[in-house]
Parts: sequence; C-alpha cells; structure tokens
Amino acid sequence: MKHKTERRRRNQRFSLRARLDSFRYAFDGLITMIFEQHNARIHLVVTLAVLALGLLTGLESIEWMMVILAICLVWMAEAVNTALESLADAAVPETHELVAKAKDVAAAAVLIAAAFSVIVALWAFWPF
Ligand SMILES: Nc1ncnc2c1ncn2[C@@H]1O[C@H](COP(=O)(O)OP(=O)(O)OP(=O)(O)O)[C@@H](O)[C@H]1O
Repeated sequence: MKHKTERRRRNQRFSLRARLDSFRYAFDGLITMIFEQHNARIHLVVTLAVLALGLLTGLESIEWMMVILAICLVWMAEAVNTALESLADAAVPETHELVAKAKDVAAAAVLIAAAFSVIVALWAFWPF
C-alpha cells in the first residue's frame, strides 16, 4: 500500500524516474506472464520459431510487417487476458456467472489474434 501511495505521489509531477519505473513495471508484467502463463510460454516458442523461419526464408518487408503485427497482436491479447483473469480472481474468488463470461470473452480476444496470425503465417510462408 505504501508502495502504491508513493507511486501516486510521484506520478503527480513529471519525473524521469517515474517514467523509468513505469517501463520497469511493464517489463515485470511481461516476465511474470512468461513465467506464470503456460499460453505465454507457447507464444514465446512460436514467436522465436516464426522469427527464425522468417530469417531462413527471407521474407519481404511487407511480410515482415504483417508477421510482426500478428506476433504483437497475440502478445497484447494474451497480456490483456491475463490481467483481466487476475483482476477477476482478485475481485470475485468464488465461481460467478459474470466472471465466466468476462474470462470467456477475454479468451476470445486471444483466439481472434491467433486466428489472424495463422492467416498471416499462411500468406507469408506458403509456399516456401
Ligand atoms: N470464478 C469463476 N467463475 C466462473 N467461471 C470461471 C471462473 N474462473 C474461471 N472460470 C471458467 O473457466 C474458464 C477458464 O478459466 P481460467 O481462469 O482457468 O483461464 P485459462 O485461460 O483456461 O487458464 P490459464 O490462464 O491458467 O491458462 C473461464 O474461461 C471460465 O469459463
């Protein structure tokens, strides 16, 4: 709580330290996601594999742009999904119909991004 109050106080005025702290919190979030979320680990492996395949096959600029967009979309959707899951579990630890709905819809965001990625992958890598 003290940590939070201190952060709020510092955020009232612009400070480079506070901005750097914000980046650190965001990177902490990314690391937490990779360590705690099985799906994020799968995303990491797939991301590295796709980047390696892109280098091996020599994608064109437009293909790289779409591949990177797809990768970023999946990571963003997973991050929002993970954050929403944590918030829902903190706010309503017991089973609740609305929590189920919120989590299902948040998961749908990941599914949509993943479907887009598959389409981009087929377009960029097929035929080799
Ligand atoms: N508190 C809850 N109340 C009702 N239904 C829930 C609740 N928590 C989870 N669910 C249901 O279970 C599904 C899976 O939830 P969970 O939090 O395990 O997400 P997950 O993405 O499958 O897990 P993980 O993020 O660990 O891979 C949800 O989409 C929802 O339908």
